[in-house]
Amino acid sequence: MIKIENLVGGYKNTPIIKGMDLEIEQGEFFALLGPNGSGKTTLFKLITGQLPIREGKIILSGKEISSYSKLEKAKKVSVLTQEIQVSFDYTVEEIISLGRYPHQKGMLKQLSIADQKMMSDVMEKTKISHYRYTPFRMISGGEKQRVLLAKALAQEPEILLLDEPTNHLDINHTFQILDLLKEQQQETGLTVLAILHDLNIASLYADRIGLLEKGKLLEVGGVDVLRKEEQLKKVYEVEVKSQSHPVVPKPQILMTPGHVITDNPFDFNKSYKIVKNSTYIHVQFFQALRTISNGVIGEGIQWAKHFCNFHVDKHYDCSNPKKDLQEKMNTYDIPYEQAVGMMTAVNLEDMVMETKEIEGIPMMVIVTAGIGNAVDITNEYAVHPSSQIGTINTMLFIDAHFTDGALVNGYMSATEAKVKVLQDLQIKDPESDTIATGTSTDALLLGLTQQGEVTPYAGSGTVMGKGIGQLVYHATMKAVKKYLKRVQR
Ligand SMILES: Nc1ncnc2c1ncn2[C@@H]1O[C@H](COP(=O)(O)OP(=O)(O)OP(=O)(O)O)[C@@H](O)[C@H]1O
Repeated sequence: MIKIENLVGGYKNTPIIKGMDLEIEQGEFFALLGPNGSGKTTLFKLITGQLPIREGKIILSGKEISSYSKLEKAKKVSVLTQEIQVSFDYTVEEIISLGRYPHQKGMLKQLSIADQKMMSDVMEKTKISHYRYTPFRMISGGEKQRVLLAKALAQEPEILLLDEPTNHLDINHTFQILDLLKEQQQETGLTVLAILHDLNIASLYADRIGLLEKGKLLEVGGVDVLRKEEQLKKVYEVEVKSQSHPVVPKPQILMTPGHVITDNPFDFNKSYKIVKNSTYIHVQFFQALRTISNGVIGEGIQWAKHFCNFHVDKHYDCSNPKKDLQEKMNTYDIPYEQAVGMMTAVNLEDMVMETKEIEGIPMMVIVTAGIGNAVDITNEYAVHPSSQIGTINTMLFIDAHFTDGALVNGYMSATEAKVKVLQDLQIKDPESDTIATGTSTDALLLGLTQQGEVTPYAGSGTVMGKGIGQLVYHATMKAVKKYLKRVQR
């Protein structure tokens, strides 16, 4: 649909675009990314003919762009730029009617019924119908943007060139407009070439992206190109992390501001306080910890300051544990949005807390254990709903800086240590009469201060992994023994 061959062009004596080749297919959503001044707008101006092509070619639907008449081009391409050229006191509807101009026939160029229907449709789609008789100058920046997009769509183009189409729009309208463009692209085969500054929006909506740097395309490809952190850091000169969106398989970019990169060390042993009673255990850190957990609240990899283990009745109806736990935290003024929360029917008096230092790195673990619902995960017996006091809840805090990989490693190390306790104590799954590997509802949390050197591994082949194993093993052994003693009474 759009073919750019060895394109050179720009302003008077300076070529800004310095030899570009690019092909965009019909029906594609292509996002043009790049830092300020990299040449994005210049490329648009070369495509629209506002700037002369010095060398090379731009071909639209097999024909060189220079061979199109103005009217032919207006039927093919419509443009939404940042420069609002509407200075007259037109109403919204009058502005949109300008978009129909290339399609009007005859000398008088009057709006037909079909033109009017098309205008109503685009106003409806862009949610601006209620401004139709309002003067353009009297609407907000975001509303103006939607009106100009409606005008561009009213033109029924095959190609839509958009320069920052979501500038001025709030998140609701940003997503509405982009969803609308996606819909047009998928339903009518509209080709979209959009300049975007928001890399995350580009990742969510574009089929392919082009990364422009100093007038040259550094990279063209699928949105996974945005996972190349080093390249983004170099081009934008910002500390970035590329993560995966939790719902769609697309990268999302997170920026780290300069002021947090400086070290501000704190003493681990003085960085928390613990409240423990028969209702809950609450460990509060004064700094947020990087966490990995399967807690009812705060699951996955997060940052949290509050770590809780709430006591519930052994016949607790667990139909909405998240809500119940939030309510419990509210009762005790614990902010659940900064918390990892677990539940247990184990008597909290039997909590075991242990500390250890591994090569100068302090660790602290808190375990509550019951094994009434012990399960051997490898047997084929059905899992019965838990009816006994039987959960091993582990909270492990380490004064170290783990990568996400090390967090997973550490999680494995702590789990292996728990399994070994059950093995050594010959705790059995009552269904299969085989050695249990855990209970049916175990919870585990690792919290890291992220101080000091980055630790990439924390598995059983590392000193850190062994330290986790030994500490968790020791504390879990003690906690299970306390439980056994209590039930034997
Ligand atoms: N009218 C002009 N005359 C001469 N040079 C210009 C003109 N407009 C822009 N330039 C130069 O061309 C280069 C590319 O500008 P362009 O507007 O294409 O960048 P951009 O990638 O769109 O940037 P931004 O993200 O800031 O909009 C810049 O170095 C700029 O100074």
